[in-house]
Amino acid sequence: MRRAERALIQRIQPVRWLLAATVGVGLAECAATVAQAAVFAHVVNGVFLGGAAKADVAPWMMALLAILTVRAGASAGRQRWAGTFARRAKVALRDRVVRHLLALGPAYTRREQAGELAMTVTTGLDELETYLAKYLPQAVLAVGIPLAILGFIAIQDRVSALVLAITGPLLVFFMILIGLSAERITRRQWDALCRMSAHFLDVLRGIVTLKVFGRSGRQGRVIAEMGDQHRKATMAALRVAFLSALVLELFAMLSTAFVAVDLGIRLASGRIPFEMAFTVLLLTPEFFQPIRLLGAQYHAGLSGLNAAGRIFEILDTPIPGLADTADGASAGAGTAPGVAPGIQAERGAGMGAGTTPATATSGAGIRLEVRKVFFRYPDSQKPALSGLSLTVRAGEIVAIVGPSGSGKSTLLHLLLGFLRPESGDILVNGQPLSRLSVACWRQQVAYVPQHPHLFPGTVLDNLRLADPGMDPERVRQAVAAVHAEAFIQRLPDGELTFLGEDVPLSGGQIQRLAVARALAADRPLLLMDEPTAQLDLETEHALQQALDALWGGRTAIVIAHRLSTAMRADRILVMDEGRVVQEGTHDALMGADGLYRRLFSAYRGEVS
Ligand SMILES: Nc1ncnc2c1ncn2[C@@H]1O[C@H](COP(=O)(O)OP(=O)(O)OP(=O)(O)O)[C@@H](O)[C@H]1O
Repeated sequence: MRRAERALIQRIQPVRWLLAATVGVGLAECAATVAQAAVFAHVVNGVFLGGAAKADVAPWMMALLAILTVRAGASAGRQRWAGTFARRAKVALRDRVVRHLLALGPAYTRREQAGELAMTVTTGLDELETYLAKYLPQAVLAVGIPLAILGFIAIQDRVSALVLAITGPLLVFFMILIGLSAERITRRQWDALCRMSAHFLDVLRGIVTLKVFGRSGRQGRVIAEMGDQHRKATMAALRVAFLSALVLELFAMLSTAFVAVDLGIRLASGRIPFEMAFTVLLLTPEFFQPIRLLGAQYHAGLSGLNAAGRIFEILDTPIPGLADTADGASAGAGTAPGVAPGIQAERGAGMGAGTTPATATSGAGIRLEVRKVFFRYPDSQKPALSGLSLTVRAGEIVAIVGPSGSGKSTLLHLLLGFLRPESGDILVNGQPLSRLSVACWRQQVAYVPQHPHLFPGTVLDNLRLADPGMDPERVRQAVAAVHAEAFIQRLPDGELTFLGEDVPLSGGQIQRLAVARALAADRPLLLMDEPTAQLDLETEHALQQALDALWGGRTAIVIAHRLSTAMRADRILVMDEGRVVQEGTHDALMGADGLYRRLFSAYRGEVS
């Protein structure tokens, strides 16, 4: 059994009973097959050789009818159970892998190719369903049924049993030989498909850049080449599938013929009774049938098994941030609008060992303390944060400035729980962040990323993302604060306009909606990665005023690429090389000869 297969069986533990039931029904079907052969041979023997009367064979015919009914019922039941088993296992695995991907968060998904992940979770799992429904139960039955039939034949006729005991394993040996090369080829086929999907998605995302630089034609050719590689791999897989079917059929046929000839010779010389010979002859094809079927299903399920390998790779990836199992389940639900929250760390809601229930905040707001935090990205030599320490008081608006790569976004990702410090502590109102339920913690935070994302849904759905039942007045205030009413009204259906793949909004309008969404969420901590980067000066000014008015008493950390944003903060922290190198108000920092003044001078030089 392969590694992916072993892992698969372990991970589908809750639905393993359905697999056992499928196999059980399959074995019952086998018993009916044996009984059918024996009864049929008895009837033929009685009618044609024994001269039995109608009345003598009538009970046997009834028995035969009953056996046929049982066999047909068992066959239908086996397929039904197998389908149910595969569907439930697939749904459970998809649920787990999607949850795990969400828990892995941006630190993982940004590293991987989105197209490949999407392929694995959609097509890959569908292929796995085929493997689970058709191949896996058949793999067990291909051992159980031939052994059971062999045992029965051995009781009847040792010579035929010996022939089957030699040819059966030979058939399996051929199957394994062909299977090994099929596995290699199918893996190549699956990899080619994933590469093509991932590349296609990348090209679609970067279509504007590719067109501007005149490279879209070249990328079209690359996709065509990838398509051709996939076609070649598919043809090779099909060739192996046909070859293996041919070899298995031929070998099973020859073995059956061999048994038949031997039975015929012995029958002619009177060394075996007719009834026994006929029973063995009827059962011989049934002996090979499960192995032949296994060979036929093998190719159908291999792609699914390849996808399973990738799925387990994802499931085995440790979560880089705080453990989170309640992302969708609890986040957003249950936070009553406007209620000043206290963070109740919940046992079992994604908390690590040693977590304790803790009230981390009170209505007084959120105080944050970052103590000597070190963090290094995997595969990176240089730490992104090296001994970062800072404090943000409850209700304070702090701006973080610093050169590109100084660790500002990394800090926000640590505060959001997407990453975990290598060493050092992050305290929320004195409680270590690592000991709080991450789902509860995220209910306290509103976040505006550097490149906000609008989800498929109406404008209103996007504004009420934190709580679909949000008070309409709160949404209206948030929209007014970012001066977004006018452009929303101009949309075809106003706030009910559906935003699909092709969002009919400018970068600045998307940013305004993202800020409004954060304001409407009404959470005690606001994290923003330069919210005004794409706003015109008038809207930026209005937004700053709105923030002052609406955000009174809330804690906010704002990464400021524009120094005009920094100037309005209560305090400015200047980061460089993963730590805070200066802090103070704008005037105090301008008075000192340091990085802030240099950044400010460069900024003034840029804008003048
Ligand atoms: N996913 C990642 N994997 C490896 N290294 C990373 C990753 N993300 C960021 N880094 C590195 O960590 C350091 C800090 O990056 P970070 O994005 O936090 O900087 P920043 O101050 O936000 O930059 P910017 O202002 O350009 O957005 C940089 O050296 C960056 O190259």
